[in-house]
Amino acid sequence: MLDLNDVCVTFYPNTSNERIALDHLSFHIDDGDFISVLGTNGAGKSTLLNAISGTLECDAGEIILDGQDITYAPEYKRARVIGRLFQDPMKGTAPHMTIEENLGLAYSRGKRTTLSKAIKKGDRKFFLEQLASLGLGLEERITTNVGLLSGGQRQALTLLMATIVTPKLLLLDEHTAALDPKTAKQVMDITERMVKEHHITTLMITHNMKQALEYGNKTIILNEGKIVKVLEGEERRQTSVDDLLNMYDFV
Ligand SMILES: Nc1ncnc2c1ncn2[C@@H]1O[C@H](COP(=O)(O)OP(=O)(O)OP(=O)(O)O)[C@@H](O)[C@H]1O
Repeated sequence: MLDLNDVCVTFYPNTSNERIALDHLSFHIDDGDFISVLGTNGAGKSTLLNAISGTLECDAGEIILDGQDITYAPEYKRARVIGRLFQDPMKGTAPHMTIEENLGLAYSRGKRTTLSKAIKKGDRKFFLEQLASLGLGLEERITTNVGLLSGGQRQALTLLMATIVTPKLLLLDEHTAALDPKTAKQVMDITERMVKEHHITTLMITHNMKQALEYGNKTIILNEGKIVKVLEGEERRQTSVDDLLNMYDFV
């Protein structure tokens, strides 16, 4: 589904500030995999998602998505098939536009359209159903400006926007880290439901080890720009948070 072959990213090469962020990283991701990504600060997790989404260009290597070489595809083209969420709930939505307008834009992703054309008559019913499925009462607030929503409501809406046209790949960059524990759990449960329902291949960065083991089917640990551990199947099921902490001691 997604193949990373020998991907390298170095910041400020050949200077005293040189930082190797991805070091000949190779990895294969199967269709429908939901992978949690762990690693210490500076391990290269965000750089990995930036390289996949096209926010930054790799220095070497290739990225193949669904059989297509996207290594040098511009970010806006990848955004048609790759959904992304960030830690900051303010990212990914237009705060001065209503919930309906934001959903309209997301729904028309990849099509040439103006906003007025983006929301068609039948769409409102669909948006209301989708919002109701989040279980946060947002269907009652479809004409509210998104800037007035709480962080959790906004992340749930951003998730809906990222998946309303099913993406090939969903990239989650600590998307619950800024939320209180109860809201974080709510957003994680919505995430899991959407990913399962639409069979979306997903990569999720987290520093929460419990979350890393609880959600998804694989966990990878990055260190110094390399994948140093892949946990799956029985080994993953038998792994505790303490075991994970010990693995961090190794790296
Ligand atoms: N835009 C940049 N310019 C220079 N160096 C960068 C840049 N982005 C990342 N780096 C460096 O690349 C390395 C990997 O950073 P990255 O942000 O990918 O790590 P991370 O695992 O996501 O860390 P964190 O958990 O702190 O978010 C680090 O050494 C970082 O300082």
